[in-house]
Amino acid sequence: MSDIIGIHRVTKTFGDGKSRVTALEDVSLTIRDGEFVVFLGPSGCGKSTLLRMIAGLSTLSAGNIFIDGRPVDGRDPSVGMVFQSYTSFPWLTVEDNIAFGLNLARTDRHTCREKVSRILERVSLTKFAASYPSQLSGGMQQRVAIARALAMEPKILLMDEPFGALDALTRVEMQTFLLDLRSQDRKTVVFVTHDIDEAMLLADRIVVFSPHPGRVAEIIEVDIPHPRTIEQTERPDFTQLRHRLRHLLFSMAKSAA
Ligand SMILES: Nc1ncnc2c1ncn2[C@@H]1O[C@H](COP(=O)(O)OP(=O)(O)OP(=O)(O)O)[C@@H](O)[C@H]1O
Repeated sequence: MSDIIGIHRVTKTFGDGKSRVTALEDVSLTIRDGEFVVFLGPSGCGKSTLLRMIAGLSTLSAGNIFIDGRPVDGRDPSVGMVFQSYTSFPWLTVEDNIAFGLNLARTDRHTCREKVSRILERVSLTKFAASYPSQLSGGMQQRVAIARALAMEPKILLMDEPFGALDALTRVEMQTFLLDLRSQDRKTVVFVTHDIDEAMLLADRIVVFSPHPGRVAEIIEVDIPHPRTIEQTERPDFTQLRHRLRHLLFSMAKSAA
């Protein structure tokens, strides 16, 4: 697998003087094409900040980020983003939400309609094409957000705690949905969470961040074969990994206290 995202010695500070916060310090990391990487860590360790910098939504204080060998310089059409909050336009139907970016990119009507109907099928929302987001459950609204991102055919999908606002059952359903979706096309995904089980279920590699300032504490390969299911999380290898990650996060919290 070739490298698709290169993060070299990245530091990010916010504010000046006494209010200066170093969100990330000297972070380096390489993400391979087709890899599913999860950023895991306690609140405030800079996971979202790093994701936003990869997306070109936030500037770097020092260091470089490359996508496909090119330095990130603003929004890149090869990068799609899904956030925790439901980001669909409430005044547009599901299909118009999905078509929104395609229309902005002046995609012709026939291609647009074809793409939207294919994506609606992929996210199992064909029956809800004419519904408005407020008529859908939280999980369905997040599927609309994912569909909107997928419509632009990004090479990289950045997901910032996309299931963080969902109830436990819907969250598991969405994790399974994302695993299925990803088995169809091996897009590069960078996914932020503070949920250990979510990280283990989804990731090829887990990057554990430590806080104040945010640094890479450890990078863990998840060697558990695909297809993964929620039932597998009771397996001994999952249990062992869960213990290791818990220990790592708790020891960081203790030393920060
Ligand atoms: N726009 C901003 N202005 C000032 N400080 C900020 C800004 N954005 C983030 N920070 C600070 O940078 C640090 C890292 O924040 P960030 O949101 O990236 O962490 P996180 O690991 O994603 O946390 P969470 O899981 O709670 O979202 C925090 O101390 C936060 O207060």
